[in-house]
Amino acid sequence: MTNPDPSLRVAARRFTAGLTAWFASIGLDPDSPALAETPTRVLRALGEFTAGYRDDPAFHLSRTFPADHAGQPIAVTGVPFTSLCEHHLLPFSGTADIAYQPKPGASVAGLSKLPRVLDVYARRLQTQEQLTRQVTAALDEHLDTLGAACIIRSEHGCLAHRGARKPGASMVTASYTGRFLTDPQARADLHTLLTR
Ligand SMILES: Nc1nc2c(ncn2[C@@H]2O[C@H](COP(=O)(O)OP(=O)(O)OP(=O)(O)O)[C@@H](O)[C@H]2O)c(=O)[nH]1
Ligand SMILES: [Zn+2]
Repeated sequence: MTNPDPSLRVAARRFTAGLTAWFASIGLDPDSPALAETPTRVLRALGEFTAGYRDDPAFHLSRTFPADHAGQPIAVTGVPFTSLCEHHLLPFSGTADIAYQPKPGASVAGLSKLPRVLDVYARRLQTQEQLTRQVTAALDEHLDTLGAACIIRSEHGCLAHRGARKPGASMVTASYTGRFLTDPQARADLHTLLTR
């Protein structure tokens, strides 16, 4: 497939040259049927993992509607995601609990929009801390909230399969804003809701 963007075409050519040189350096034949298309496939896969740079949470959260609520927390839990660590370009994947508390009477976002916002940021090169914080920042920026929360548990490929090699170990991160940050009781009530 021809890439229309000249700078992407140059990057793709250089990427292919680099990967080809590396294959050769470890004694592999870059032109073998097994590997000839591999640089293109890798680039395509990286394109999928970084599709979030071409997306914007504002787009997903601009569509809100009135709902009969009293300003209590709204959460979606166990949302699966996969991201790519910015240090090793290896995947980390797990689940996120995402919540926000709308101001009483404020319009709310559709249920699917919280996972969509997660994916806008997960499909970028990430650290888990940054991903967690970006989700709550987006909810606060684009919705009328009293606070937001995001708790992520994931397994990192770079920790599981190389380096320290600790498969099964999880990283857990949390970001709280607004009353979930300042009011311990609100945070405790939220945790009760999330674990129901
Ligand atoms: N805090 C944090 N660390 C991460 C994340 N993803 C990967 N890392 C860590 O980033 C660190 C990079 O450390 P370096 O010493 O620069 O790289 P390295 O030599 O490959 O490190 P090892 O993984 O210990 O072999 C490692 O400790 C990884 O476990 C993340 O989302 N958050
Ligand atoms: Zn890593």
